[in-house]
Amino acid sequence: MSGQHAAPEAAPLRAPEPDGAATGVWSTGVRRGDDGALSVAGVDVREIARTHGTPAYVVDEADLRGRARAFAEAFDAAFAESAGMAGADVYYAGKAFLSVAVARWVHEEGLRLDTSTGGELAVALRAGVPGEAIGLHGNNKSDDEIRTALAHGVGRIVVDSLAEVERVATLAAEAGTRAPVMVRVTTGVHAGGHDFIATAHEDQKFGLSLASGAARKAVDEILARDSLELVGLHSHIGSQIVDLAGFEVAARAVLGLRAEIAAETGFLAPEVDLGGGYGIRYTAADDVPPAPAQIAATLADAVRRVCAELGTPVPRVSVEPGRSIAGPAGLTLYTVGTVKEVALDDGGTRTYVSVDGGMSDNIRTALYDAAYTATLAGRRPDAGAVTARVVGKHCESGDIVVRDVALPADVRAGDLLAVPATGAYGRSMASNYNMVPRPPVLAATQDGVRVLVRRETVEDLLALDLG
Ligand SMILES: Cc1ncc(COP(=O)(O)O)c(C=O)c1O
Ligand SMILES: N[C@@H](CCCC[NH3+])C(=O)O
Repeated sequence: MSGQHAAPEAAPLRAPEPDGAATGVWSTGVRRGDDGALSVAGVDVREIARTHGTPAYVVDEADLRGRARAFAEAFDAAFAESAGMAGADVYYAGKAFLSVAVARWVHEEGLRLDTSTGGELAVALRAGVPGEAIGLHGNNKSDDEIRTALAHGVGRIVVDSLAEVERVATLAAEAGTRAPVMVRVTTGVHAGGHDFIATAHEDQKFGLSLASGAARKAVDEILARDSLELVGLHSHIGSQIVDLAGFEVAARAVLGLRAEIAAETGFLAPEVDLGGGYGIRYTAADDVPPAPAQIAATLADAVRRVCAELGTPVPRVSVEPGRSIAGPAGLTLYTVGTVKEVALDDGGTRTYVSVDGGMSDNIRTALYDAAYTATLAGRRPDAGAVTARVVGKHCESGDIVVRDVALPADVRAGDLLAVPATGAYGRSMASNYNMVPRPPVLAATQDGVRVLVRRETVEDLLALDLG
């Protein structure tokens, strides 16, 4: 169409990768049939929409399990004692997306669970994940959250402030127990896809600064408390990171602190957690991220090298991937409501395609200017492509799901659209803005579709309102 804005994201539209490449934008179980309709794990998305309605998050269970397993296997191999290492644990970061079923899946695949609130902890426990396989994070844990964690014997509480060292020590003493704690160290490494999701530079709320001495002070205070057991040091540098160099820099910083503590106090922290943050592909324009085996090998190599330089034994290592396990496994299915052509100042036009969800089910575009792509999911197109903007139904002009994407010019009301790579930080960051009930989370498997989290209803929302 002449005058159409040729936006940079026009290229990302691509058919699902039929080879099911694990690094693809779509989950490995997505295919496009001869009639143009997508299926997930063999289930036609038109059938999913008919049965469960839209918008809906669809999780490809085999894909998510496969990614979890790949992390477990890669870290087991790279950190094996036979490789001169001291073992590794992979904690799935539940903030990416957590439900009882997902907690069970990842645990069955050999992962532990990283939680950051009492709510996430409750889901992990409901799933039957043993307390010792759960970690509790959070920069402002409540006394209740700490008490619950202690009561269930969580494997580690990651302390985030000096005040919290005191608080956990007191609550553990009251409970007559010894709390296993890690210190979250702010290494000064700045990494991540967006300033809001970088977490280890100095001027932000997380962790205890290495540079200022706060991290060291926390360690000394923990070592002085009978009710606390220091199980390790923790570093998380940010999210949506594809260049592994930042992890190596952070590992060096944390391992240096560990060696310094050992030299000065005689205490060698048994474990170092290098956090999560591995990036994924949201559009075909994104770099292909490193696979779990490459991540594990790079981290193992860095830990081995730095420890050799420092003359300290290697620690047990843990990591906390969230997005890289849940993100690519999920897609969001929407139905188009209206299509509108809007004149632009430069004489061109833009096609606004409104869907039945929006920023309440995917806040990432509005919050981080995140790039997504979308495709016509229920039929074959009958026209060439136009550059479209997929928007939601909320009262906000920033309510954009996909900023620029090539969609067929005949896109119309009733069409199904699928947005890939929404498995992480979609449902988990969803809201009820404009009193919109949150979509369900559906698991697609070869045996069909199972509802993991049911659709909210207006009645659910009204039930909260006591009038
Ligand atoms: C402490 C911690 N661990 C793990 C994660 C998971 O990060 P991601 O989903 O990017 O792997 C986060 C979020 O960035 C985090 O804050
Ligand atoms: N929620 C963010 C990432 C933050 C990760 C948690 N520290 C995202 O959607 O990208």
